[in-house]
Amino acid sequence: MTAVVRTREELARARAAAQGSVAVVMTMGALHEGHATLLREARKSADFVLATIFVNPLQFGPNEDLARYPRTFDADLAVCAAEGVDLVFAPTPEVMYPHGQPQVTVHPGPLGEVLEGAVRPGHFAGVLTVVGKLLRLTRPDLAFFGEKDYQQLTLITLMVRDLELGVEIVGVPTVREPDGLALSSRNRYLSEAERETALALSRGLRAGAARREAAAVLAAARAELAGVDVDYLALRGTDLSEDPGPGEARLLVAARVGTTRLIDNLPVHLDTDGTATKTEGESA
Ligand SMILES: Nc1ncnc2c1ncn2[C@@H]1O[C@H](COP(=O)(O)OP(=O)(O)OP(=O)(O)O)[C@@H](O)[C@H]1O
Ligand SMILES: CC(C)(CO)[C@@H](O)C(=O)[O-]
Ligand code: BAL
Repeated sequence: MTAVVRTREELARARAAAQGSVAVVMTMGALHEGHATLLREARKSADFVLATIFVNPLQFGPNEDLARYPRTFDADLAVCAAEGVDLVFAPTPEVMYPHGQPQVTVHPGPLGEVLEGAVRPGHFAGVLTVVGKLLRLTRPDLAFFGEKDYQQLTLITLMVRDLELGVEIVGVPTVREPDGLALSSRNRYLSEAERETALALSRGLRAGAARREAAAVLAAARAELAGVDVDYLALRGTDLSEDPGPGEARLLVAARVGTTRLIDNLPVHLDTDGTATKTEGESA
């Protein structure tokens, strides 16, 4: 049975009653198979699985999609029940931010200013602040996050390390549609034609990942991305450092399809040093 709590007091009571190891999966709702996979991994790894559903206003810019972000609570609850979630914490903004806009937030450091952070100023301070609060409120042993949001996963891992938050962060590979499109709550904004266009992201990443020399990786990806409005295409180290390779690296893309902004990434293996490779299209 999946219990639902909405206040801090209810959460504290339910959390105190939880037996054994606890895993948390944090979401903004509009759950899909990507979220279900995170819940399944959590279920395999812990005695008690806690999911949070909260569309966090603090991580949205003034011109972003906070108002139109999909809210599908009943369907989300059905997904949680099907995946054997023990407890759902679904607070309102007033419960999460009882004093209004927080005065003190988590500063993500230099990695928060590039890639997604360059296009979405303040985004990662908003993410890390709410993740820090949710970790404190839920006190898990393990917390699961998707590689789809690779920079977010990297920053959360760094926050937990640097602030000694004492939780194990587990990354889960991106779940895709059979045609390659990375599952995302924002996919539901896409018309049929836009969905077709959006396939350029995963096609571009796959074409890039098939090459082993940095310039060739970027050229192959760029060729597939011609039909979309690219925010950035970047080849980075697995820790998102600017000196990828030789060895494992990460190819990341963000692009707009109509009014919808999508992100995706894939691992790449480089035979050569890619240090000289510039991020393309990233705003200053
Ligand atoms: N396709 C996916 N595969 C694996 N994990 C995913 C996938 N999509 C989202 N997640 C993970 O689920 C968690 C909650 O993400 P969120 O609720 O923002 O969903 P989302 O689909 O990424 O939404 P959005 O469209 O807003 O980016 C995050 O850790 C995120 O990385
Ligand atoms: C981690 C998160 C739940 C924080 O609001 C959000 O950024 C998300 O859904 O990826
Ligand atoms: N999936 C990351 C949350 C966001 O885009 O705001």
